[in-house]
Formats: sequence, C-alpha cells, structure tokens
Amino acid sequence: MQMNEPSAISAGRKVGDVILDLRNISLSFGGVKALTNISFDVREHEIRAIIGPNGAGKSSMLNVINGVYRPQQGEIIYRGQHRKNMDCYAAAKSGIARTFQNIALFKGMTVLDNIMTGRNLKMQSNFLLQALYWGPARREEIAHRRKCEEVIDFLEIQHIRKTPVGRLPYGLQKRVELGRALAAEPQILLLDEPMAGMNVEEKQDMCRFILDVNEQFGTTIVLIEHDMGVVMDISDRVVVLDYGKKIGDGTPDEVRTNQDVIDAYLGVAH
Ligand SMILES: Nc1ncnc2c1ncn2[C@@H]1O[C@H](COP(=O)(O)OP(=O)(O)OP(=O)(O)O)[C@@H](O)[C@H]1O
Repeated sequence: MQMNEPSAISAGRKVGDVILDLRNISLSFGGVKALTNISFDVREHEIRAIIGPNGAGKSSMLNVINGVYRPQQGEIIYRGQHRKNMDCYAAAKSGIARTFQNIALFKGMTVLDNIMTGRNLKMQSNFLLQALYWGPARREEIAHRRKCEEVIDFLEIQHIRKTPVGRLPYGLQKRVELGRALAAEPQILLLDEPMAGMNVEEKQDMCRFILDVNEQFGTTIVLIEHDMGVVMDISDRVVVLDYGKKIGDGTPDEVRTNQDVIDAYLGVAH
C-alpha cells in the first residue's frame, strides 16, 4: 500500500482475474449445516458482497476464507494454490486481513497502538532486539510507525491517535478496526458488517473509506453487510446465502430481480 504515492491503479479501477475461488464448500457444526456446497469466486480489485438473512452462513464463509473454520468438504484456490482449507496464520501472512462483527480491539490501548498491532506479522527483528529497542529494531519500529501514521491520515483520525479506543464512540472504533486491518497492507480485506450499529453519517463515511481503499490501493474487498442500499451501491457482485445454501450470485441488478432472493428476504416458504 503506497499511502503517499499514487497507486498503480489509482487512475481507474480495473477488476482483474479470479484471485480467490471457493469450490463446493460444506461446513457443519455437529448436526448444524452452516454451509452446503457453496461455490463462488472473487476477482482481484473487486468489491464482492455476501448477503443473506440472519444465520444464513455469511460469517462462517468469511471464517472459512481466513482459516478460522475448516470446511469438511470443498476446495479453496487462493492465488492459484489449491487447498482443502486455509490456515489462519498463513492466510494473514499471505495478505488476507479482516474486521469483525463485534469490534475486536484492545480497549485500553491508544488508537495508534491498536493500529500498530496490525503490523505484527510484518516485523522482522527478534524479540531481544525489540526489547532493547536497538539497531535494526529501532529503525524497523520507526518505519512501522510511519506506515501507521499514513493509515491514520488516510482515515482522518489524527485527532484521536493518542486516545484509548474504549473512550471512542462506536463509529470511530469501527474505523480504527479498519485501520488496523489496513496497516497489514492486505491484498484481500474481509469486512464483517462494517456499518452495523452506525448512524447515517457514520455509514456514509465508512462507505467512502471502503471505496477509497478499493480505488486507491486496489485492495480486493469481501464484505458482509445487512444494509441493502449500501450493498447495492458499492458492490461489483453479490453472492446471496440462505440457510447455508447459495441462492443467488451476480451483479446488484441481477440479484435484485432474482425471485429466490426476493422470497428469502420476504420470508416465503418453499
Ligand atoms: N462456532 C459455531 N458453533 C456452532 N454453530 C455455529 C458456529 N458458527 C456458526 N454456527 C451456526 O452456523 C449457522 C450460520 O451462522 P453464521 O454466523 O455463519 O450466519 P450469519 O449469516 O453470519 O448470521 P448473522 O447475520 O446473524 O451474523 C447458524 O445456524 C449458526 O448458529
């Protein structure tokens, strides 16, 4: 992520080839089938939404993508590599970052320190050098802090950089969580209900930041969101889940007119 220099695609966003391909994914918890034979793909630089009623399997799908859950069946192809499942650490190391439905920040730590935790996997120097804050460790920490300050500028949260996160209103905490994910310079950003619980103004701000991240840095975004207006406005393609099954997949216009999707949202029994 080049915060100060123009990115290679900043002049215009181009959706690329498939970067992530999920094939026939099934996941159960005991007798509960969370996902049944789900297939869909994600193209580089696109904004891909996952929608569906409560309990449809959306969060489970994100957890499969970043290796928190291991599906019993199916295959995941990430950047051309075939896997039965992802591994959490490897996923993070290979450029998949995420935010959570319920904010997962260190409430007593400042905004800057929370965002710094997003750079942990990029730190090279060993524990002893870091503890002594000496030589390469010192130079490294300065470089990481600089990157975090760039994220802070980008998200327009300079005024709260030294504030403990627990003292911030909810909408700003969500923005800090986005900042921590951005600090990892992800290729794919997984956002689990980034606008949940926000007022209209906070939602507009968050929408703008998501679009800016996508446009300026070319970050591929997979997001779960309940606000249909937002989803239809900002997504390139939408996959729709219901009771763990895929019932729709296409552009916002295609999904909007899909009868199965309309029925699922209106609660029509088949
Ligand atoms: N760790 C788990 N253990 C047991 N069951 C689980 C677990 N995680 C998810 N489930 C079940 O899997 C199903 C899908 O849940 P999931 O949270 O993925 O749905 P969702 O679409 O994200 O719902 P929501 O919109 O309410 O967040 C639900 O029946 C849920 O109870």
